[in-house]
Formats: sequence, structure tokens, C-alpha cells
Amino acid sequence: MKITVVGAGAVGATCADNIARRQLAQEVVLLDIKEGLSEGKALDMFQTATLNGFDTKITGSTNDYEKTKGSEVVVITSGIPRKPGMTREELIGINAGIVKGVAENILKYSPKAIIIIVSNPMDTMTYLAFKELGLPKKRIIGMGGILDSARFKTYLSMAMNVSPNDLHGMVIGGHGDTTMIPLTRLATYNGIPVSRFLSEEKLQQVAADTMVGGATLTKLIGTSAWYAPGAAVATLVESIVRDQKRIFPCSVYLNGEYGQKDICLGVPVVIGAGGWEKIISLRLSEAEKATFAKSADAVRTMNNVLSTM
Ligand SMILES: NC(=O)c1ccc[n+]([C@@H]2O[C@H](COP(=O)([O-])OP(=O)(O)OC[C@H]3O[C@@H](n4cnc5c(N)ncnc54)[C@H](O)[C@@H]3O)[C@@H](O)[C@H]2O)c1
Ligand SMILES: O=C(O)C[C@H](O)C(=O)O
Repeated sequence: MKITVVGAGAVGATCADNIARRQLAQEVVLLDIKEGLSEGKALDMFQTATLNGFDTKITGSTNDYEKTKGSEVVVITSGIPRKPGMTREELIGINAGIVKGVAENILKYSPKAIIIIVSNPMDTMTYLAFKELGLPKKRIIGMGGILDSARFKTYLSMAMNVSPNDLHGMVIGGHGDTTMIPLTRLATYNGIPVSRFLSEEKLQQVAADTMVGGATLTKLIGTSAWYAPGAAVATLVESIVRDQKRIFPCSVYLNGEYGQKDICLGVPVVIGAGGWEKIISLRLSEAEKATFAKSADAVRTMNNVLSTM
């Protein structure tokens, strides 16, 4: 198994590190456009092999796609992150060109790869990759909902003072400050609805904190987050590589599901060796359906910007 991570910045490097530590591949290739960056980070990371107990080979590459040849999974993190006060959507002007160019190069050397899109605005970048590459829809997966759900469970655990590992909950819809939908009604504490433990007001606060989770970190750090994003991508990769058939909310191409067509948006999917294998249809309330439709409208507006570029 060979996995390529494009972009050796904060998220890409953390993702490669998590993939190596979990021994998900024989080789991880880290590629970046910046001279020497990926080679340096790959070597530094490989020097942790005897310390962290893995033997995955980590190779750096400065824009040489030949080294990525035959990758079975490719993660695209290349592109600029937002600064405090910005939205993810503001990154479209620069990141669309980067993602398009990178995806085309990847396809030349790894035509059978499952491609994971991380660069923001993620839902629109996933749609762009799907349209440009012409690959089967199940091989294009946008990562955002796994991270947002991890944040949702973290905020729930802080509000309830319980282990996040006993909490289950999902965030669907767009990966944006105003487009994500934390499904508070369906969240449970080991199968028991969390509404039994938190007031509606507290639950709404958890949802609001989750939605601006990325913006909160960007304000604190000065650039966007990487530990949880890198781990979230590795968790997605693990379900593919180990064919685990786990259910995660991911941005996938919808063709009528959830009442939406011709859009990539976060919905629960089964992730296995084939990429996203099946969309799980949730029984949403009328209010949740309306919020999902609104989220789709906002993402579609961003997708329409692509045709003006
Ligand atoms: N989907 C998510 O959940 C999620 C989470 C975190 C970050 N992000 C997004 O991921 C992206 C990367 O974030 P980061 O913090 O790692 O940024 P970063 O600036 O640390 O790293 C980005 C890297 O991409 C490289 N790059 C730029 N153009 C390239 C090209 N054409 N080919 C190869 N490499 C290229 C840069 O040299 C840089 O090293 C941003 O767009 C950010 O918004 C998404
Ligand atoms: O917040 C960002 O801009 C980066 C990423 O999408 C995140 O949610 O951490």
C-alpha cells in the first residue's frame, strides 16, 4: 500500500505522521511545491520510526509526481489556510487553481487512486475535483465532517463532563462556519440521547461552538488547526485501507440523495476499500431537512463561482 499526501504544511505533515504511526501503508509520499520542505519533514518523521515503533517508509518529493506513481490513496491538503477573521470560502480564488493542478498531476501517475480532498473551501474543492477528473464518484471523498464531528463530541464532553469516547454524534452539511449541521437530536451518551443530560440551551451552545470550531482555533493560533484535521484524515484513510466499513459524514457527490443533485455535501457514508461505498439515509426532522437545504444552497453558490474563474 502506497499513500501520497500532497501539501507538506501543517495538515499534510500531521496527516502523514498519523498514517505512519498507525502503519497504514508500506510507503507514504509527502509532496510539496516548496523546495526541500517535504524531503526535510519526511526525513524528520522517518527518524521517529524507532521511537514510535513503525516501519512505514516516508519519502519527500519537491513537486516530482513520478514518486507518487501507483498510490492507492491520495490526500490533497495543498493550498492556503485562512487567517483570523477570514471565512474558508475566501480561499477559493487561490485554492481552486492549486487543487485543479495537483489533482490532474496525481491522476497521471495514480489513475486508480481514491482521492481525499482537504483543501478549503472543502465541499467546493471536492466538487471541482469530481468534475475535473471524471473519476467514479465513490473515489472522491471530501474530509470535513469527521473533524467537525470530533469537535462536536469534544464540546459535548466538556459540557457533560464525561469521556468523549462514550459520545456519538455527527455533523452533516457543508464544512463552513454557517453551513455545518451538528445533529444534536441524534447525539447519544452510549446510546442515551444527550438531551437527557443537557438543557436545550446548553445543547444549542455546543452546536454553536462546534460550527465555529475552526474559526475559534484560527483566532487563537493565527492560522488554522492541524492536529485534529490530520488525525481525522488518518481515521478516514484507515477505514479505506483496512476496509473497516465505518460510517463517517463525508462530502460526496449527491445525485438525488437528501433531496440534492449535482453537489458535494457532507452526509453519512460507509467507508471501505472501494472509497465511499454507500450513503446512509437519516430520517431528518422537517427543521433539519430545511437546514440541510439551506446549507446546500450556500455551497452551490460557492460552486457557481468556479465557472467564473
Ligand atoms: N477540510 C478540513 O477539515 C481542513 C482542516 C484543516 C485545514 N484545511 C485546509 O487545508 C489546507 C492546508 O492547510 P495547512 O494548515 O496545512 O496550510 P499550510 O500553509 O501549512 O500548508 C499548505 C502547503 O501546501 C503547499 N502547496 C501550495 N501549493 C501547492 C502545490 N501547487 N503543490 C503542492 N503543494 C502546494 C504549500 O507549500 C504548503 O506547504 C488549507 O486550505 C486549509 O484551509 C482543511
Ligand atoms: O478552520 C479552517 O479554516 C480549517 C479547517 O477547515 C478546520 O475546520 O479546522
